[in-house]
Amino acid sequence: MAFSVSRLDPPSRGILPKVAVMLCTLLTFLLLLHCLTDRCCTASPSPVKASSDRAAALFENLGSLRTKRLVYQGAPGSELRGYREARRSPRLLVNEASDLPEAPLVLPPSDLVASRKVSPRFAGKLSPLGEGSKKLPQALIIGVKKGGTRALLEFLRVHPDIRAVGAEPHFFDRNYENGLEWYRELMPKTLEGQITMEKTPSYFVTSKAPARISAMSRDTKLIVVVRDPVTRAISDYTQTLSKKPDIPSFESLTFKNRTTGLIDTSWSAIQIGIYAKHLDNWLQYFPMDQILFVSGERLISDPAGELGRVQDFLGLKRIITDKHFYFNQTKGFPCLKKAEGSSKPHCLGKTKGRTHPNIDPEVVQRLRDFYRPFNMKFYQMTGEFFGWDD
Ligand SMILES: Nc1ncnc2c1ncn2[C@@H]1O[C@H](COP(=O)(O)OS(=O)(=O)O)[C@@H](OP(=O)(O)O)[C@H]1O
Repeated sequence: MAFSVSRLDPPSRGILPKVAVMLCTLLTFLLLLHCLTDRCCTASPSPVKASSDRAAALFENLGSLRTKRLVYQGAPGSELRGYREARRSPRLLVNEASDLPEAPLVLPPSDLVASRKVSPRFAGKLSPLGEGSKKLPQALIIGVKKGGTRALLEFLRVHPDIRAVGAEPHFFDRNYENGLEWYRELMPKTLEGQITMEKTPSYFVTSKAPARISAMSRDTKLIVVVRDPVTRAISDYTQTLSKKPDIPSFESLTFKNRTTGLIDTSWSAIQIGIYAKHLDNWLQYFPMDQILFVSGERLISDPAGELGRVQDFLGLKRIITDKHFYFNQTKGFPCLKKAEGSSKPHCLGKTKGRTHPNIDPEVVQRLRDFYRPFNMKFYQMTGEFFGWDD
Protein backbone atom coordinates (compact mmCIF):
# COMPACT_ATOMS: atom_id res chain seq x y z
CA MET A 1 0.00 0.00 0.00
CA ALA A 2 2.75 2.49 0.95
CA PHE A 3 4.50 1.54 -2.24
CA SER A 4 1.49 2.40 -4.46
CA VAL A 5 0.88 5.70 -2.65
CA SER A 6 4.43 6.90 -3.15
CA ARG A 7 4.34 5.71 -6.81
CA LEU A 8 1.14 7.68 -7.49
CA ASP A 9 2.28 10.74 -5.65
CA PRO A 10 2.73 13.57 -8.15
CA PRO A 11 5.50 16.11 -7.68
CA SER A 12 2.88 18.84 -7.09
CA ARG A 13 1.55 19.16 -3.52
CA GLY A 14 -1.96 20.51 -4.55
CA ILE A 15 -5.28 19.28 -3.08
CA LEU A 16 -6.45 17.48 -6.22
CA PRO A 17 -3.62 14.98 -6.32
CA LYS A 18 -4.23 14.20 -2.64
CA VAL A 19 -7.92 13.50 -3.30
CA ALA A 20 -6.93 11.31 -6.21
CA VAL A 21 -4.54 9.36 -4.00
CA MET A 22 -7.21 8.87 -1.35
CA LEU A 23 -9.76 7.69 -3.95
CA CYS A 24 -7.26 5.23 -5.35
CA THR A 25 -6.50 3.86 -1.91
CA LEU A 26 -10.20 3.46 -1.19
CA LEU A 27 -10.76 1.73 -4.52
CA THR A 28 -7.91 -0.69 -3.93
CA PHE A 29 -9.24 -1.49 -0.47
CA LEU A 30 -12.73 -2.13 -1.83
CA LEU A 31 -11.37 -4.40 -4.54
CA LEU A 32 -9.43 -6.45 -2.02
CA LEU A 33 -12.49 -6.77 0.19
CA HIS A 34 -14.55 -7.91 -2.80
CA CYS A 35 -12.04 -10.60 -3.69
CA LEU A 36 -12.23 -12.05 -0.23
CA THR A 37 -15.94 -12.88 -0.69
CA ASP A 38 -17.37 -16.14 -2.24
CA ARG A 39 -18.60 -14.37 -5.33
CA CYS A 40 -15.07 -13.54 -6.30
CA CYS A 41 -13.83 -17.19 -6.07
CA THR A 42 -16.83 -18.63 -7.90
CA ALA A 43 -16.63 -16.18 -10.70
CA SER A 44 -12.96 -16.69 -11.43
CA PRO A 45 -11.82 -20.20 -10.40
CA SER A 46 -8.18 -20.66 -9.90
CA PRO A 47 -6.77 -23.70 -11.77
CA VAL A 48 -4.83 -24.72 -8.68
CA LYS A 49 -7.98 -24.76 -6.62
CA ALA A 50 -9.82 -26.92 -9.24
CA SER A 51 -7.08 -29.53 -9.46
CA SER A 52 -6.69 -29.72 -5.72
CA ASP A 53 -10.46 -30.29 -5.48
CA ARG A 54 -10.15 -33.26 -7.95
CA ALA A 55 -7.23 -34.65 -6.01
CA ALA A 56 -9.23 -34.37 -2.82
CA ALA A 57 -12.16 -36.14 -4.52
CA LEU A 58 -9.91 -38.95 -5.77
CA PHE A 59 -8.37 -39.29 -2.37
CA GLU A 60 -11.80 -39.43 -0.83
CA ASN A 61 -12.95 -42.09 -3.33
CA LEU A 62 -9.84 -44.14 -2.83
CA GLY A 63 -10.46 -43.88 0.88
CA SER A 64 -14.02 -45.09 0.53
CA LEU A 65 -12.90 -48.02 -1.63
CA ARG A 66 -10.21 -48.87 0.88
CA THR A 67 -12.88 -48.85 3.53
CA LYS A 68 -14.88 -51.31 1.43
CA ARG A 69 -11.90 -53.59 1.11
CA LEU A 70 -11.35 -53.44 4.82
CA VAL A 71 -14.97 -54.39 5.27
CA TYR A 72 -14.45 -57.49 3.09
CA GLN A 73 -11.48 -58.59 5.08
CA GLY A 74 -12.80 -57.74 8.48
CA ALA A 75 -16.39 -58.82 8.55
CA PRO A 76 -17.32 -62.23 7.16
CA GLY A 77 -20.72 -62.18 5.57
CA SER A 78 -20.57 -58.53 4.62
CA GLU A 79 -18.03 -59.23 1.90
CA LEU A 80 -20.29 -59.82 -1.04
CA ARG A 81 -22.48 -56.82 -0.26
CA GLY A 82 -19.45 -54.54 0.01
CA TYR A 83 -17.95 -55.89 -3.18
CA ARG A 84 -21.20 -55.50 -5.05
CA GLU A 85 -21.49 -51.94 -3.85
CA ALA A 86 -18.05 -51.18 -5.22
CA ARG A 87 -18.98 -52.90 -8.50
CA ARG A 88 -22.19 -50.93 -8.75
CA SER A 89 -20.21 -47.66 -8.81
CA PRO A 90 -18.66 -47.76 -12.28
CA ARG A 91 -18.73 -43.95 -12.44
CA LEU A 92 -16.60 -43.83 -9.36
CA LEU A 93 -14.07 -46.25 -10.77
CA VAL A 94 -13.99 -45.18 -14.38
CA ASN A 95 -14.36 -41.41 -14.34
CA GLU A 96 -12.97 -40.17 -11.13
CA ALA A 97 -10.42 -42.81 -10.32
CA SER A 98 -9.26 -43.50 -13.85
CA ASP A 99 -5.74 -42.39 -13.04
CA LEU A 100 -5.47 -44.98 -10.32
CA PRO A 101 -4.52 -48.63 -10.94
CA GLU A 102 -7.89 -50.31 -11.40
CA ALA A 103 -7.15 -53.90 -10.50
CA PRO A 104 -6.38 -53.48 -6.81
CA LEU A 105 -9.54 -51.47 -6.43
CA VAL A 106 -11.83 -53.78 -8.37
CA LEU A 107 -10.67 -57.30 -7.55
CA PRO A 108 -11.88 -58.85 -4.35
CA PRO A 109 -9.07 -60.04 -2.09
CA SER A 110 -7.83 -63.51 -3.03
CA ASP A 111 -8.72 -64.97 0.36
CA LEU A 112 -12.27 -63.85 -0.28
CA VAL A 113 -12.35 -65.63 -3.61
CA ALA A 114 -10.85 -68.71 -1.99
CA SER A 115 -13.58 -68.74 0.61
CA ARG A 116 -16.07 -68.41 -2.26
CA LYS A 117 -17.82 -65.42 -0.71
CA VAL A 118 -17.50 -63.92 -4.18
CA SER A 119 -18.18 -66.12 -7.17
CA PRO A 120 -14.73 -66.93 -8.56
CA ARG A 121 -16.16 -66.86 -12.05
CA PHE A 122 -17.25 -63.33 -11.44
CA ALA A 123 -13.89 -62.42 -10.00
CA GLY A 124 -12.26 -64.26 -12.89
CA LYS A 125 -13.85 -61.99 -15.43
CA LEU A 126 -12.09 -59.12 -13.74
CA SER A 127 -8.79 -60.86 -13.23
CA PRO A 128 -5.95 -59.26 -15.11
CA LEU A 129 -3.89 -62.44 -14.76
CA GLY A 130 -5.75 -64.89 -17.06
CA GLU A 131 -8.16 -67.71 -16.59
CA GLY A 132 -6.65 -69.82 -13.84
CA SER A 133 -4.87 -73.15 -14.02
CA LYS A 134 -5.59 -76.81 -14.70
CA LYS A 135 -6.09 -78.86 -11.57
CA LEU A 136 -6.74 -82.50 -10.85
CA PRO A 137 -10.43 -83.10 -10.16
CA GLN A 138 -11.65 -82.70 -6.61
CA ALA A 139 -14.91 -84.49 -7.39
CA LEU A 140 -15.78 -87.37 -9.72
CA ILE A 141 -18.96 -88.91 -11.02
CA ILE A 142 -17.82 -92.52 -10.91
CA GLY A 143 -20.99 -94.28 -12.07
CA VAL A 144 -23.07 -96.03 -12.80
CA LYS A 145 -23.23 -96.66 -16.50
CA LYS A 146 -26.74 -95.75 -17.79
CA GLY A 147 -27.62 -94.31 -14.39
CA GLY A 148 -28.09 -90.74 -15.63
CA THR A 149 -24.48 -89.60 -15.30
CA ARG A 150 -24.56 -87.37 -18.38
CA ALA A 151 -27.69 -85.60 -17.20
CA LEU A 152 -26.10 -84.97 -13.80
CA LEU A 153 -22.89 -83.58 -15.27
CA GLU A 154 -24.71 -81.35 -17.76
CA PHE A 155 -26.91 -79.98 -15.02
CA LEU A 156 -23.96 -79.40 -12.68
CA ARG A 157 -22.07 -77.47 -15.32
CA VAL A 158 -24.62 -74.71 -15.00
CA HIS A 159 -23.07 -73.92 -11.62
CA PRO A 160 -20.48 -71.10 -11.87
CA ASP A 161 -18.20 -72.84 -9.38
CA ILE A 162 -18.01 -76.10 -11.34
CA ARG A 163 -15.83 -76.68 -14.37
CA ALA A 164 -15.99 -80.12 -15.96
CA VAL A 165 -14.50 -82.08 -18.82
CA GLY A 166 -17.16 -82.88 -21.40
CA ALA A 167 -15.81 -86.23 -22.61
CA GLU A 168 -15.13 -89.25 -20.42
CA PRO A 169 -11.36 -89.39 -19.72
CA HIS A 170 -11.36 -93.08 -18.58
CA PHE A 171 -8.16 -92.30 -16.71
CA PHE A 172 -8.53 -94.62 -13.73
CA ASP A 173 -9.50 -97.60 -15.86
CA ARG A 174 -8.03 -97.43 -19.38
CA ASN A 175 -5.51 -94.59 -19.40
CA TYR A 176 -3.82 -94.81 -16.02
CA GLU A 177 -0.42 -95.51 -17.57
CA ASN A 178 -0.46 -92.03 -19.12
CA GLY A 179 0.16 -90.54 -15.69
CA LEU A 180 -1.41 -87.79 -13.62
CA GLU A 181 0.11 -84.98 -15.67
CA TRP A 182 -1.63 -86.29 -18.78
CA TYR A 183 -4.85 -86.41 -16.79
CA ARG A 184 -4.41 -82.88 -15.44
CA GLU A 185 -3.87 -81.59 -18.97
CA LEU A 186 -7.35 -82.81 -19.92
CA MET A 187 -8.93 -80.61 -17.29
CA PRO A 188 -10.39 -77.18 -17.93
CA LYS A 189 -8.72 -74.21 -16.29
CA THR A 190 -10.20 -73.24 -12.99
CA LEU A 191 -9.90 -70.30 -10.66
CA GLU A 192 -9.28 -70.55 -6.95
CA GLY A 193 -12.36 -72.04 -5.32
CA GLN A 194 -13.84 -73.60 -8.46
CA ILE A 195 -14.31 -77.36 -8.49
CA THR A 196 -12.87 -79.45 -11.31
CA MET A 197 -14.96 -82.49 -12.24
CA GLU A 198 -15.18 -85.31 -14.72
CA LYS A 199 -17.45 -88.30 -15.17
CA THR A 200 -16.49 -91.80 -16.21
CA PRO A 201 -19.23 -94.26 -15.23
CA SER A 202 -17.03 -97.35 -15.58
CA TYR A 203 -14.92 -96.32 -12.57
CA PHE A 204 -17.57 -97.70 -10.23
CA VAL A 205 -16.98 -101.26 -11.44
CA THR A 206 -13.22 -101.00 -11.95
CA SER A 207 -11.54 -102.90 -9.14
CA LYS A 208 -8.36 -100.77 -9.26
CA ALA A 209 -10.15 -97.42 -9.42
CA PRO A 210 -10.65 -96.84 -5.65
CA ALA A 211 -6.94 -97.34 -4.86
CA ARG A 212 -5.88 -95.18 -7.80
CA ILE A 213 -8.24 -92.35 -6.99
CA SER A 214 -7.25 -92.49 -3.35
CA ALA A 215 -3.58 -92.26 -4.42
CA MET A 216 -4.41 -89.09 -6.35
CA SER A 217 -6.21 -87.60 -3.37
CA ARG A 218 -7.87 -89.22 -0.38
CA ASP A 219 -10.17 -86.19 -0.25
CA THR A 220 -11.73 -86.76 -3.66
CA LYS A 221 -15.51 -86.53 -3.47
CA LEU A 222 -17.29 -89.35 -5.23
CA ILE A 223 -20.75 -89.26 -6.76
CA VAL A 224 -22.64 -92.34 -7.91
CA VAL A 225 -25.89 -92.08 -9.83
CA VAL A 226 -27.77 -95.30 -9.17
CA ARG A 227 -30.82 -96.57 -10.98
CA ASP A 228 -33.04 -99.63 -10.66
CA PRO A 229 -30.59 -102.37 -11.70
CA VAL A 230 -33.18 -104.12 -13.89
CA THR A 231 -34.01 -100.98 -15.90
CA ARG A 232 -30.32 -100.15 -15.96
CA ALA A 233 -29.51 -103.57 -17.44
CA ILE A 234 -32.16 -103.11 -20.13
CA SER A 235 -30.85 -99.60 -20.88
CA ASP A 236 -27.32 -101.01 -21.17
CA TYR A 237 -28.53 -103.71 -23.54
CA THR A 238 -30.47 -101.13 -25.60
CA GLN A 239 -27.28 -99.14 -26.09
CA THR A 240 -25.34 -102.21 -27.26
CA LEU A 241 -28.22 -103.19 -29.54
CA SER A 242 -28.16 -99.75 -31.16
CA LYS A 243 -24.53 -100.37 -32.14
CA LYS A 244 -24.77 -104.10 -32.88
CA PRO A 245 -28.31 -104.95 -34.02
CA ASP A 246 -27.39 -108.66 -34.46
CA ILE A 247 -26.71 -109.49 -30.83
CA PRO A 248 -28.85 -112.16 -29.11
CA SER A 249 -31.98 -111.19 -27.25
CA PHE A 250 -31.85 -109.69 -23.77
CA GLU A 251 -33.67 -112.75 -22.46
CA SER A 252 -31.14 -115.20 -23.80
CA LEU A 253 -28.16 -113.15 -22.57
CA THR A 254 -29.64 -112.91 -19.07
CA PHE A 255 -29.39 -116.64 -18.33
CA LYS A 256 -26.54 -119.08 -18.23
CA ASN A 257 -29.21 -121.68 -18.47
CA ARG A 258 -32.78 -120.56 -19.07
CA THR A 259 -34.26 -123.88 -17.96
CA THR A 260 -32.61 -123.78 -14.57
CA GLY A 261 -33.08 -119.99 -14.41
CA LEU A 262 -29.42 -119.42 -13.51
CA ILE A 263 -28.55 -115.76 -14.10
CA ASP A 264 -25.37 -114.99 -16.02
CA THR A 265 -23.62 -112.67 -13.58
CA SER A 266 -20.59 -112.49 -15.85
CA TRP A 267 -22.63 -110.48 -18.37
CA SER A 268 -21.64 -106.88 -17.68
CA ALA A 269 -25.24 -105.65 -18.06
CA ILE A 270 -26.13 -107.79 -15.05
CA GLN A 271 -22.82 -107.42 -13.16
CA ILE A 272 -22.86 -103.63 -12.98
CA GLY A 273 -26.20 -103.65 -11.10
CA ILE A 274 -24.84 -105.57 -8.11
CA TYR A 275 -24.16 -102.25 -6.43
CA ALA A 276 -23.49 -103.61 -2.93
CA LYS A 277 -20.59 -105.69 -4.19
CA HIS A 278 -18.91 -102.80 -6.02
CA LEU A 279 -19.51 -100.40 -3.16
CA ASP A 280 -17.74 -102.77 -0.79
CA ASN A 281 -14.59 -102.28 -2.85
CA TRP A 282 -14.83 -98.47 -2.60
CA LEU A 283 -15.34 -98.60 1.15
CA GLN A 284 -11.89 -100.15 1.52
CA TYR A 285 -10.49 -96.75 0.46
CA PHE A 286 -13.12 -94.10 1.09
CA PRO A 287 -15.41 -93.37 4.03
CA MET A 288 -19.12 -93.45 3.31
CA ASP A 289 -19.54 -89.71 3.92
CA GLN A 290 -17.24 -89.02 0.98
CA ILE A 291 -19.60 -90.81 -1.40
CA LEU A 292 -22.92 -89.36 -2.53
CA PHE A 293 -25.59 -91.56 -4.07
CA VAL A 294 -27.89 -89.80 -6.49
CA SER A 295 -31.15 -91.47 -7.42
CA GLY A 296 -31.36 -91.86 -11.20
CA GLU A 297 -35.15 -91.99 -10.89
CA ARG A 298 -35.39 -88.77 -8.87
CA LEU A 299 -32.95 -87.10 -11.25
CA ILE A 300 -35.76 -87.44 -13.80
CA SER A 301 -38.78 -86.80 -11.54
CA ASP A 302 -37.19 -84.04 -9.43
CA PRO A 303 -33.90 -82.85 -10.94
CA ALA A 304 -33.73 -79.71 -8.78
CA GLY A 305 -34.13 -81.77 -5.60
CA GLU A 306 -31.28 -84.10 -6.51
CA LEU A 307 -29.13 -81.21 -7.67
CA GLY A 308 -29.73 -79.54 -4.32
CA ARG A 309 -28.27 -82.56 -2.55
CA VAL A 310 -25.28 -82.65 -4.89
CA GLN A 311 -24.53 -78.94 -4.41
CA ASP A 312 -24.68 -79.41 -0.63
CA PHE A 313 -22.35 -82.38 -0.85
CA LEU A 314 -19.86 -80.37 -2.90
CA GLY A 315 -20.06 -77.48 -0.42
CA LEU A 316 -21.52 -75.16 -3.02
CA LYS A 317 -24.24 -72.58 -2.78
CA ARG A 318 -27.56 -73.93 -4.11
CA ILE A 319 -27.56 -72.00 -7.36
CA ILE A 320 -29.15 -74.70 -9.56
CA THR A 321 -32.82 -74.77 -8.62
CA ASP A 322 -36.27 -75.50 -10.04
CA LYS A 323 -36.13 -72.44 -12.21
CA HIS A 324 -33.34 -73.99 -14.31
CA PHE A 325 -35.49 -76.88 -15.56
CA TYR A 326 -38.56 -77.51 -17.65
CA PHE A 327 -40.16 -80.76 -18.69
CA ASN A 328 -39.90 -81.31 -22.43
CA GLN A 329 -42.99 -83.28 -23.52
CA THR A 330 -41.42 -84.43 -26.79
CA LYS A 331 -38.25 -85.67 -25.12
CA GLY A 332 -40.14 -87.00 -22.13
CA PHE A 333 -37.39 -85.77 -19.81
CA PRO A 334 -36.43 -82.66 -17.89
CA CYS A 335 -34.25 -80.29 -19.87
CA LEU A 336 -32.31 -77.14 -19.05
CA LYS A 337 -33.93 -73.81 -19.78
CA LYS A 338 -30.45 -72.51 -20.55
CA ALA A 339 -27.40 -74.68 -21.02
CA GLU A 340 -24.01 -73.61 -19.68
CA GLY A 341 -22.68 -70.71 -21.73
CA SER A 342 -25.85 -70.44 -23.80
CA SER A 343 -29.22 -68.73 -23.61
CA LYS A 344 -31.06 -71.54 -25.40
CA PRO A 345 -33.02 -74.46 -23.91
CA HIS A 346 -31.05 -77.67 -23.89
CA CYS A 347 -32.11 -81.33 -23.76
CA LEU A 348 -29.69 -84.25 -23.80
CA GLY A 349 -29.01 -85.90 -27.15
CA LYS A 350 -31.00 -88.73 -28.67
CA THR A 351 -28.75 -91.43 -27.21
CA LYS A 352 -30.14 -90.42 -23.79
CA GLY A 353 -33.69 -91.49 -23.18
CA ARG A 354 -33.90 -94.24 -25.75
CA THR A 355 -37.00 -96.40 -26.13
CA HIS A 356 -36.30 -99.79 -24.57
CA PRO A 357 -37.33 -103.05 -26.25
CA ASN A 358 -40.11 -105.03 -24.59
CA ILE A 359 -38.65 -107.70 -22.35
CA ASP A 360 -40.46 -110.87 -21.34
CA PRO A 361 -42.12 -109.98 -18.00
CA GLU A 362 -41.13 -113.35 -16.58
CA VAL A 363 -37.49 -112.54 -17.20
CA VAL A 364 -37.92 -109.11 -15.67
CA GLN A 365 -39.46 -110.74 -12.59
CA ARG A 366 -36.63 -113.24 -12.41
CA LEU A 367 -34.15 -110.39 -12.47
CA ARG A 368 -36.07 -108.52 -9.78
CA ASP A 369 -35.81 -111.59 -7.56
CA PHE A 370 -32.13 -111.86 -8.32
CA TYR A 371 -31.32 -108.26 -7.43
CA ARG A 372 -33.56 -107.99 -4.32
CA PRO A 373 -31.04 -109.22 -1.73
CA PHE A 374 -28.27 -107.12 -3.26
CA ASN A 375 -30.52 -104.07 -3.26
CA MET A 376 -31.42 -104.67 0.39
CA LYS A 377 -27.75 -104.88 1.23
CA PHE A 378 -27.11 -101.69 -0.73
CA TYR A 379 -29.89 -99.81 1.12
CA GLN A 380 -28.40 -101.04 4.38
CA MET A 381 -24.88 -99.94 3.47
CA THR A 382 -25.90 -96.49 2.26
CA GLY A 383 -28.66 -95.88 4.77
CA GLU A 384 -30.85 -94.82 1.84
CA PHE A 385 -33.91 -96.44 0.36
CA PHE A 386 -34.21 -96.24 -3.40
CA GLY A 387 -37.53 -98.05 -3.79
CA TRP A 388 -36.59 -100.44 -6.57
CA ASP A 389 -38.29 -103.40 -4.94
CA ASP A 390 -41.80 -102.05 -4.28
N1 LIG B 1 -32.79 -85.27 -18.34
C1 LIG B 1 -32.51 -86.44 -18.94
N2 LIG B 1 -32.53 -86.52 -20.28
C2 LIG B 1 -32.26 -87.70 -20.87
N3 LIG B 1 -31.92 -88.83 -20.21
C3 LIG B 1 -31.87 -88.76 -18.87
C4 LIG B 1 -32.17 -87.57 -18.18
N4 LIG B 1 -32.05 -87.82 -16.87
C5 LIG B 1 -31.72 -89.09 -16.74
N5 LIG B 1 -31.62 -89.67 -17.94
C6 LIG B 1 -31.28 -91.08 -18.14
O1 LIG B 1 -29.91 -91.16 -18.40
C7 LIG B 1 -29.72 -92.44 -18.99
C8 LIG B 1 -28.35 -92.51 -19.59
O2 LIG B 1 -27.45 -92.60 -18.50
P1 LIG B 1 -25.94 -92.15 -18.61
O3 LIG B 1 -25.88 -90.74 -19.06
O4 LIG B 1 -25.33 -92.44 -17.31
O5 LIG B 1 -25.41 -93.10 -19.74
S1 LIG B 1 -23.89 -93.43 -20.06
O6 LIG B 1 -23.44 -94.42 -19.08
O7 LIG B 1 -23.13 -92.20 -20.01
O8 LIG B 1 -23.94 -94.00 -21.42
C9 LIG B 1 -30.85 -92.54 -19.96
O9 LIG B 1 -31.14 -93.91 -20.11
P2 LIG B 1 -32.07 -94.49 -21.27
O10 LIG B 1 -33.46 -93.95 -20.97
O11 LIG B 1 -32.03 -95.94 -21.14
O12 LIG B 1 -31.55 -93.98 -22.56
C10 LIG B 1 -31.97 -91.74 -19.31
O13 LIG B 1 -33.00 -92.54 -18.79
